[in-house]
Amino acid sequence: MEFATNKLDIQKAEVFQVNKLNLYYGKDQALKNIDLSINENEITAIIGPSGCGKSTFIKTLNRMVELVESVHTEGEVYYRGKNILDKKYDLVELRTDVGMVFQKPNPFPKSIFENVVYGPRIHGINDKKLLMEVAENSLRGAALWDEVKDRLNENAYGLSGGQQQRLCIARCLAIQPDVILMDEPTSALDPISTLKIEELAQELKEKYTIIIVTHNMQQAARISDKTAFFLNGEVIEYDSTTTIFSNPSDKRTEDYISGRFG
Ligand SMILES: Nc1ncnc2c1ncn2[C@@H]1O[C@H](COP(=O)(O)OP(=O)(O)OP(=O)(O)O)[C@@H](O)[C@H]1O
Repeated sequence: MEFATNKLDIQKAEVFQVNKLNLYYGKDQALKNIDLSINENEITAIIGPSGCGKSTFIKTLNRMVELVESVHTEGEVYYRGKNILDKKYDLVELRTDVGMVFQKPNPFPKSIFENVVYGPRIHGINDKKLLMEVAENSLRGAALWDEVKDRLNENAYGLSGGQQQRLCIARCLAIQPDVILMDEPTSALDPISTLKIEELAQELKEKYTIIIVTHNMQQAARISDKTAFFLNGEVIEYDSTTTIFSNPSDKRTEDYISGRFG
């Protein structure tokens, strides 16, 4: 019995396991032989120069990458033990479990409240009291509640860029994800809003698993537990963030983090 519990704990710790992943846009290979595992309740940063495959990689983790018709993949991506690249995998379920926040805040042209409850409404929840509860919890989770609680019916476009990004995080939390993918979530934000999102990410990792693409080295160093350095579609080095930034084993990682290229 003890053994079974331990085994469960070990399995629980690994959210994604990527095996020999190759991805092509038509004939062009964008990801090459990626092997990577991502742990629960950690922030994993994906860094690397422009065009090295960072966005492509994280969009593979909820199969959003397949919105591009020419894409085809080889290999396996196990999410909690099941291969999500299996054509029979339920994509609605996957995208509920693995939410995403984009580079540019993209609220809908609706009220703050309707933005947050959009997902639950699509899932058939219409009870006003329940939706209000979801909205409050999600906005609190995204550290936005105090700023918007008196203007929930106002249009989301009236919020600042940083608030809009936290609203998008609240919208993502409202569907109760397990993993949150963040694709350069602060690159369009000012330093103070950036700091708020970074603090928020650190709070959120207590409950969720976060994978963040960033061009900002300090950001990766400040907030992530693990860092993967991508170059030309390959993972050059993947280790604890402390090791990557203080004692990388590959010269190319060192050159990149010290600003010698990229
Ligand atoms: N829709 C697409 N169709 C064809 N090729 C694409 C498409 N999207 C990306 N690519 C190619 O795949 C490679 C990886 O692109 P990707 O956007 O994943 O890189 P990235 O590291 O996220 O770049 P950036 O830091 O500039 O956002 C690039 O060579 C890019 O040109």
